[in-house]
Order: sequence, then C-alpha cells, then structure tokens
Amino acid sequence: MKPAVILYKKLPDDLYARLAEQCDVTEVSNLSPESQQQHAAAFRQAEGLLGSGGKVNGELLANMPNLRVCSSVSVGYDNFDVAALNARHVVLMHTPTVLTETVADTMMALVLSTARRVPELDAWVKAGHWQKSIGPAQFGIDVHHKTLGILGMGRIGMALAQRAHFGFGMKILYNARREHEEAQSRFGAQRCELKELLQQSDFVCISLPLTDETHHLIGAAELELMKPDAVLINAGRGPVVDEKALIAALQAGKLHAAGLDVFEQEPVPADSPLLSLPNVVTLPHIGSATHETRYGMMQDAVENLIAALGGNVDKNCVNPQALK
Ligand SMILES: NC(=O)c1ccc[n+]([C@@H]2O[C@H](COP(=O)([O-])OP(=O)(O)OC[C@H]3O[C@@H](n4cnc5c(N)ncnc54)[C@H](O)[C@@H]3O)[C@@H](O)[C@H]2O)c1
Ligand SMILES: O=C(O)[C@H](O)CO
Repeated sequence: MKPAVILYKKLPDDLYARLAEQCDVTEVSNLSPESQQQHAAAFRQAEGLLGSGGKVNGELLANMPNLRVCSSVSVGYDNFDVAALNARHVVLMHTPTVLTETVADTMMALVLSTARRVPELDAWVKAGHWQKSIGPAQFGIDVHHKTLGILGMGRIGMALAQRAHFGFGMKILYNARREHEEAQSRFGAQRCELKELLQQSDFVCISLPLTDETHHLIGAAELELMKPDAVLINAGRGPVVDEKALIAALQAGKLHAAGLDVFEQEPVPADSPLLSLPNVVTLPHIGSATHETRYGMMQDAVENLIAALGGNVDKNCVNPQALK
C-alpha cells in the first residue's frame, strides 16, 4: 500500500504525478485549523506532509498520529517545532543548495538597488521628473571595492561573498562562531566580532536562520554602530532585525538605506513606515523565486519525501537523529 501524504502546496503536473505514483495524496489548501478539521481523516492517516509556510507544531502533530516525514519546500525551517518532531520521531526534510545561488543573486540585487537607488529613480523617471541633467540629488554610493559584512556565512553567505569579492572587488568580513577556512582562502574573508563588523562594513548583509539566538540580533544598539552611510540588507528572516528599531534608525537618517526581502510580519502591513521611506527597497520574500529554482525546490521536496518515507535520510534531512 502506498503511504498516505498531505500536500499543502500546488505542484506542477509532472511533480504531482511523480508524488502520486509513490504516495496516496490528499491535497489541502493550507494547514489552518479549518483545513485540519475539514480533512480530519486524511490528516489522521497521513505518514507524510509536503508543502511550505504554515506552522508545524505540537497541535498539528496531535492531529497527525501516523506522521513520519515532513518535507518542506524551503531551506529555512523556523516554522517547524523541531523538538516536537524529534519527540515524535518525525523527520524533517528541506531544500538547501538548490536555491543558494538564486538567493545570493537576490541579495546582490538588493545591494546594487539600494546603493544606486534603482527603484526610487525608476519611479522618479516614470513620474516625469527627469526634465534636465541629473545632479547630486540623484547620486548614489559605490558598491565596488567597498566592505561587505556577512551575518550567516553558510551556503548563501558564501555565494554572496563570491559575487561581491570576484564581481565587485569587495572586502569581505563575516561574523561566525568558528573560522571559515574556505571563506578565508577563496575570498580573503576576515572573521570578526559582530561589533567590529557593524562598525566597518559599508553593506551589512544578513543570511541567517531565525533561531532563539538570532531573534532581534540587530536592534537599536547594533544599528547605532553602523556607519551613517551604510546599508542593511536582510534576506534571512524578518525577526532577525528589530523592525521598529530599523524604522527609527532610517527615519533619523542614521543609515544610507535598507534592502529587505523579509519582514517581521509577512505580507508586510500596508501601513508599515518601511513602505513610505524612499531609501528602503522592499521585496515580497522572493529570495529563491525564479521559475527554475522554485521548480528545483519542489522537485527536491518530492524526492526528499519519497526517500525519507523509504527510510533514506542521507540527504537534506534536518534531524536524522529523530529516526533513532
Ligand atoms: N529570503 C529568502 O527567500 C530566503 C531563501 C533561502 C533562505 N533564506 C534564509 O537564509 C537562511 C540561511 O540559508 P543557508 O542555506 O545559507 O543556510 P546555512 O545553514 O548554510 O547558513 C546559515 C549560517 O548561519 C550561521 N549562523 C547561525 N546562527 C548564527 C549566529 N547566531 N551567529 C552567527 N552565525 C550563525 C550558521 O553557522 C551557518 O553558517 C535560511 O535559514 C533562511 O532563513 C531566505
Ligand atoms: O527558506 C527558504 O527557502 C525561503 O525563505 C522560502 O521560504
């Protein structure tokens, strides 16, 4: 008999067919309590769960007594209660690597668009303000040969460092618990304390996961340490930055700009001051959102689920110890 799975994300036809060949699939629109109630029997039976977004916590697990594998279409897994999964011996699969280069491209796009004010000036031209030669009011700041500080020197941080160092001749700083030998040998990257990184970087780029340790890692005191013409980029998770403190720093003119792909609340509320500050570039959490990469993530998530249901957690497993 095929294992029963709950699918809470639309898949392309070919990937759905691949999943359905191996599993008995019940498609639901999301993991809300209403959805769990409506499909109670399917949730109760399911051995697998595949999708993205939504909280997977003790309450959901209580409604899924047969669950063995969660497969997330994402690398970040802060929406999963991993301790609760471990306690129930449920393994969590995710999709690292396939999205790394695309997210680094997004971060570089934020670096360039904040520094050179691309969206702001695009809107300015389209609004008919380009009536004569531009002047200092339209100038930006250089990116090349500046210092880029990375918080989260993992897969995405490394791919960003590669672009910044080889493409733009930038000096790379990073903050990490341990020396990153590859970062040092490939990019001459220097490890430093958070304080030093904030004081010295022209661009502070966040590609950190959200954990208890990283929650509000960047608050008022940290923003105060940054250079007045520095730029903050966040493509990790919104709550790594204290958004109220960031807004206050931007409103007080303490930073050149911010480039944000992630927010404390998503979608970002329409009345957020971030949306009316001209020096803030906002993106709707599109770090990995290209056709190619999103397909690759869904393909990996399907294969991860099939492999893990078959007992194979060699690749892309967050908590292989849960099987023990
Ligand atoms: N914006 C997006 O669409 C998007 C897309 C993909 C990933 N992300 C986010 O980026 C994160 C990183 O992805 P990755 O594939 O590079 O993961 P990764 O695990 O390879 O890298 C994360 C790095 O952060 C480091 N780290 C963790 N806590 C730290 C701390 N307190 N201080 C210093 N360093 C710390 C880890 O040691 C690791 O090197 C994901 O967890 C996710 O939250 C966002
Ligand atoms: O973590 C990830 O993969 C992205 O943020 C999409 O959720």
